[in-house]
Amino acid sequence: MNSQAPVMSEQDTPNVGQPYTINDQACHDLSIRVRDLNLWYGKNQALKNLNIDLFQKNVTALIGPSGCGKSTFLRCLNRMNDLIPTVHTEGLVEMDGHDVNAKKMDEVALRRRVGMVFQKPNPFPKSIYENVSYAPRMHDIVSRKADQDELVEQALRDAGLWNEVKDKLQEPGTSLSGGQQQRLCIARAIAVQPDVILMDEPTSALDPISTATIEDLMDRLKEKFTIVTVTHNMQQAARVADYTAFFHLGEIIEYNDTKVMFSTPAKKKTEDYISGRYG
Ligand SMILES: Nc1ncnc2c1ncn2[C@@H]1O[C@H](COP(=O)(O)OP(=O)(O)OP(=O)(O)O)[C@@H](O)[C@H]1O
Repeated sequence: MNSQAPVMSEQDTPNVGQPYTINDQACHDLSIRVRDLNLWYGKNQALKNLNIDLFQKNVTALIGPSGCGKSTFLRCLNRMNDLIPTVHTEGLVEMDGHDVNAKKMDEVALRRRVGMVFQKPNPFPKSIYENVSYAPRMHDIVSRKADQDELVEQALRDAGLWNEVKDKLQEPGTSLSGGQQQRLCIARAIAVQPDVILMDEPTSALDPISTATIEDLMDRLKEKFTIVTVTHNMQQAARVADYTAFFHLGEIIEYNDTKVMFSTPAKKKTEDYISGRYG
């Protein structure tokens, strides 16, 4: 967590009054820049004029009541919404200065740079080793067996799973406990050396001990990766996130340093939500 509390800034905003950036550039580099993002499922508008800057090597939590657009927004960052035929998107999503929706953007390359971890652990029906080594082989990151072994070990170490699985790498990923399976999915995501990891409620299917393990892991992973996570758990956002964005009915109501948002929310709606008055 940053010791300096950043100041909300509305400079340069095309939509004055909508907070989206934090005047914290001296501390952090920009990873993802979103401007005037709108998304419709058919005629139903799910995201409304979103503007937000997400910072490198930080954890940003997306919070808000059910159906407010958190997962939809997350999927805009790796173009997973493209897989839904009724979706229509307008606006800009830039990653390290590149428009992710540009025609020349290679979707496979994008998904290599932006890994994703889902609510329910979903290892492939393959060995623990194969779960981690498959994507790096597909992306030609490694080919020699010795390099694969090294990469698998490193990813499993980074995911905090190596000591638990090093003697059973050929056993099925599905033989692990739920919490271990989720860490295997994290190892699989980081094995291709992404810049960003998207997590959609990564602990909601896990017990409290496995949840705490993943939260500790997020704290370590942010040394290497930018993490954007959706959570319904307010305490989790307060524990793991450097920054938090509060969504409501498809809009970003407030975005700030997590400590600042949780101690002195600027908007009444945010205060009501984080104090459990609705949602
Ligand atoms: N595949 C889809 N087709 C049509 N509408 C969808 C689809 N996915 C989501 N929606 C709609 O978009 C809106 C935002 O949904 P989304 O799942 O992004 O919200 P959320 O904040 O992640 O919700 P939750 O916290 O319950 O997961 C909702 O009205 C939802 O019904």
